[in-house]
Amino acid sequence: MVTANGLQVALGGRTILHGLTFQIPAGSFVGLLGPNGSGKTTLIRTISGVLPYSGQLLLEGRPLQSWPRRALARRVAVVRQAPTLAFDFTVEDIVLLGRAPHKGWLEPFTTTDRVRVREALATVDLADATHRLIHTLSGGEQQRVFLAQALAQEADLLLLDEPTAHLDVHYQFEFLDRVRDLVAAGRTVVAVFHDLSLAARYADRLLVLHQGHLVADGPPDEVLTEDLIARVFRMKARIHDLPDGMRCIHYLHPITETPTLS
Ligand SMILES: Nc1ncnc2c1ncn2[C@@H]1O[C@H](COP(=O)(O)OP(=O)(O)OP(=O)(O)O)[C@@H](O)[C@H]1O
Repeated sequence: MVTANGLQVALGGRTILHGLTFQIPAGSFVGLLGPNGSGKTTLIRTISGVLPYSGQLLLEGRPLQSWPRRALARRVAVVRQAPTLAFDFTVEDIVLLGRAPHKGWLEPFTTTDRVRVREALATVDLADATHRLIHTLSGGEQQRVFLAQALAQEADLLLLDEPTAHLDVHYQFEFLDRVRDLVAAGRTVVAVFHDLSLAARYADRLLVLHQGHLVADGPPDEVLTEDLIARVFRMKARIHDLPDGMRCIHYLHPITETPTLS
């Protein structure tokens, strides 16, 4: 679905992403990992089509720059970190915005749009909040409203930037179970994680960025090693394989010396 070949992004005169080469197959759930400032959000924004880049970046085999804006908005939905809102929108208004790429200029929303909105809100367990003002919801509830907006958009590719950042542990798992259901139904998901265990549990593949370079790409069991956690995340950790087949990362302490990356 997405192919990058030597993808390079510069911001403010500085190269942020250095020649990334990877593929995101349709129907996969890819976890994007890396320390603070490693380039995860920049990569999400680049794939969403809002940042200029050099090198090759293809969506469904076609260069991203050649996609018309509206067509791209029907294919790609983004859930950003804690979006800020300037106006008093209701929850329904926010989710309806996800339907905009499917409408013509000034075309009114229809019953079908409102049904999609209701379904999306039910999926994130917020059907009761439909008519509330968005700023009266908690941070975690707002996060779920923005996932509902992406669901209502019915895009094939969902880009989630730290989707579980504001969620309590119950909703982290429930949210990611729902995302996994979407993948099972054929959507493609790229999600930024800071919780390595959650990433390993939910993603089929992990991409790891470090200082704008792609330093690992593969299945969680191969990528998440004690060595990688030490070199990239500067944490001494032990990985335990549990009897039920799950893996548990036990963090011991931060590593203070400068990491050496091969
Ligand atoms: N508009 C910009 N101009 C200049 N530098 C930028 C700009 N946006 C981001 N950067 C820099 O690019 C680097 C990567 O930022 P990015 O937000 O992609 O990292 P991240 O991996 O998502 O970090 P975090 O985990 O902290 O959210 C950082 O050093 C950041 O300061």
